[in-house]
Amino acid sequence: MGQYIMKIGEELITQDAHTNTSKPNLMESSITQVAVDEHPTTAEAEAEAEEEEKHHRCIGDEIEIPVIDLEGLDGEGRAQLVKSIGEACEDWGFFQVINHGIPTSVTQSMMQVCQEFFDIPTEENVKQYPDDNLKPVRFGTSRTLSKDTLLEWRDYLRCPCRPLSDFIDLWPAKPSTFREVTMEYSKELAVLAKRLCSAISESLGVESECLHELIGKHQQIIMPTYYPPCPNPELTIGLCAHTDPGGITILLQDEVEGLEVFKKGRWIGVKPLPDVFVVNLADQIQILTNGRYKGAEHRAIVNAERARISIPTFFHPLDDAKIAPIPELLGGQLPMYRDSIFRDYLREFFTNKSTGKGTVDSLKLD
Ligand SMILES: O=C(O)CCC(=O)C(=O)O
Ligand SMILES: [Fe+2]
Repeated sequence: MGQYIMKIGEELITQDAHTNTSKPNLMESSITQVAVDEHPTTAEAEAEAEEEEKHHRCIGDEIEIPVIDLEGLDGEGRAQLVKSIGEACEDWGFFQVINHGIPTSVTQSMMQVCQEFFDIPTEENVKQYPDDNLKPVRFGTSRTLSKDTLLEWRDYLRCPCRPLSDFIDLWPAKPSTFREVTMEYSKELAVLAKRLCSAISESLGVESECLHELIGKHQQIIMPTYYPPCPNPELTIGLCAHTDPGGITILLQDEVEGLEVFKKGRWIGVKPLPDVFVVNLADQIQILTNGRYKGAEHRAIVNAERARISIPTFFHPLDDAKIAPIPELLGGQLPMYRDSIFRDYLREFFTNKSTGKGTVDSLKLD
């Protein structure tokens, strides 16, 4: 480890993200294996400078990610909550939810079983679940040096879960409770995703079922992720700045800080709170809403002292779904994005290992 480091001058500033100090952008392209690429071309250097300029802008006031209490969602408080969710989607594309209805026992068991999974020696997990794109369940790691591309400082397990019967037998059999616990967790998350999709749809003024039909009820992928402590955290990144390519992501994190969202020119730390889920909108919602709701740019940083576990669950449209702005939402305006088939979008996203908002921007119409 340690061979993948920032270029000189691009080290992370590891000050508290709630101060007014901005951090440099850590797009994948701005991180390099020093021995290979110390001298970018002029065009590259200019593009990087522009990107950095953009990411150095600061605002004066402290800003906090919205925390939304879902307690009254199915009762009288619904209209007000739908409004707050709509504002968070429009303003941030990122919010946290409390009183979400998922029992603490379910989230704690999920965290625990993921911890046990990552306690298994990495070599064993690599052997059991090779990082082969053709395999739906696979383990990725920066702790083997088999790849010559940029390595992020994390391990992850990709676990698709719909339809469950297609995948459950491929999930890890070790720890012995993994399948049972993950199955329970995935069912609870599906319910939460449906409730959120309904509220978000209503906030847009479309049919309550609209976003659930388009993105919520199809593919669901859980990705337990482990960020080991890093001796030089300012020289690496857990997960580069990106937007998620799918529809909506619901993330459970442990009590260690690391997730950051990019907002108004700076990176804001998402402070871990007990019994909370982090919700973020992804690229397909941005397209469907013709840019009204944005896929939020985020990243994960690492630290020297403590390992961190996060468990994002991604909700994706069907692979062959054609995604385009919802006509009712155009309100007389022209579509900002051209249609794309979700499978093609994903291929593009992973081929470019898209940085920031690259892929969604490539669909923009003039
Ligand atoms: O680990 C985190 O907090 C962020 C994970 C994430 O953004 C992702 O896997 O897409
Ligand atoms: Fe993400």
